[in-house]
Amino acid sequence: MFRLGQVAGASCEQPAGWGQAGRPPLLGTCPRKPSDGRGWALASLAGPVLGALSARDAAALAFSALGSFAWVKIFDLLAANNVLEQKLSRKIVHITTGPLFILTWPLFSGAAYARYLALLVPAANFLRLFLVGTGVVKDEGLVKSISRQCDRTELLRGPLYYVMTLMAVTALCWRDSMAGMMVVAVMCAGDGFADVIGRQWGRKRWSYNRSKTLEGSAAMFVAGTLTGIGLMVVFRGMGYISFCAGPTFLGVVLISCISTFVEALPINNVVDDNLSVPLVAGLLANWLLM
Ligand SMILES: Nc1ccn([C@@H]2O[C@H](COP(=O)(O)OP(=O)(O)OP(=O)(O)O)[C@@H](O)[C@H]2O)c(=O)n1
Ligand SMILES: C/C(=C\CO)CCC[C@H](C)CCC[C@H](C)CCCC(C)C
Repeated sequence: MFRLGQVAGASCEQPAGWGQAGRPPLLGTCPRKPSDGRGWALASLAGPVLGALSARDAAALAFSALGSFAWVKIFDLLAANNVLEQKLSRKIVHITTGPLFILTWPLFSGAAYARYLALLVPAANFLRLFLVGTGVVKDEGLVKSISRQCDRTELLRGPLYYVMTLMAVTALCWRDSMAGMMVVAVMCAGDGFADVIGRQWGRKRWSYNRSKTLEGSAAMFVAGTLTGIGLMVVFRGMGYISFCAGPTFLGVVLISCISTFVEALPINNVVDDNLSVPLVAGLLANWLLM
C-alpha cells in the first residue's frame, strides 16, 4: 500500500497501480476522462488522496466516523423514546464520546498524517452541529439528544466547543502526549460527572456559586483523576507514552483539583466550561506532565 509519507517525500515516485499514463486509479477502476478540464483535475487529485491512505487508516477513519454517528444516534433514540431523560442522555454523550474518540487513536497508523485523518471525525461533527444549530439542516433527534431544552441554537455553544476542543487535542497532542488525555479526562468525565452527581445528590452549595455543589465538584475531581490515570495507563500499555507513576499521578491529582475549582467558578456566562476547563487543564498538563 502506498503511504502519504512517500507522496510527500518523493514526488518523483509513482505509486503502484497507476496506469501507463501515470494517472491515478479511482477506487480501483480507471476513470473515464471527464469532458471538462476541472472535473479531470478533481479526479486526478482524488486518486492520490485515496490511494495514499493505508487500508489501516481508511478502516480506522471509517470506524471512528461511523462509531461517532452511531453512538450519538443511540442516545438520540433513547431520548426520543423517553428511555433516558434528555439531560442524562446529553451528559452520557458528553462523558463518553471524548474518551471513546481518543481510544480510537491507536487504530491509526504511525504516519505523520494520521492525526489529521483522525481529526476529520470531530471536524465532521463540528460541521454537523453547525448546520443543525444554525437551522440549515433539520435534525430533531440530534437537537433532542444533546441540547438542554430542545433548542437547536444550544448546539452552537457547549457541544460545538466540545468538538473544537477534541480537534485541538488531536492536532496538538495526539497519542504520545499526556496533556491531551488529561484535557479529555477533565472536560468529558470530570465535568460530565459533576453534573450527573451534583444534580442528583448535590446538597452543599458553594458560597461563591450557588448553582454548583460540593458533591458535584467531588465527583468531577474523582472522575477526572481516575479517567486521566486510566487513559494514561492504557496508552502506556500500548507503548505510546512512558512515565513514572508517582510524580505523574500526583500531577494528575493536582490538575484535576485545579480544573474542578475552575469548573465551579461563577464564570460560565463569560466563558463556557467546555473551553475554560480544558484550557486550564491543558496548560497545566503541558507544564506538569511533560
Ligand atoms: N460542580 C458542580 C457542577 C454541576 N452541578 C450540578 O449540575 C448542574 C448543571 O451544571 P453546569 O455545569 O452549570 O451545566 P450546564 O452549564 O447547564 O451544562 P454544560 O456544562 O453541559 O453546558 C448544576 O445546576 C448543578 O445542579 C453541581 O452540583 N456541581
Ligand atoms: C453533548 C456534548 C457536549 C455538551 O457539553 C457532546 C457532543 C458530542 C458530539 C455531538 C459528537 C462528538 C463525536 C466525537 C468527535 C467522536 C466520537 C467517536 C467514538 C468512536 C464514539
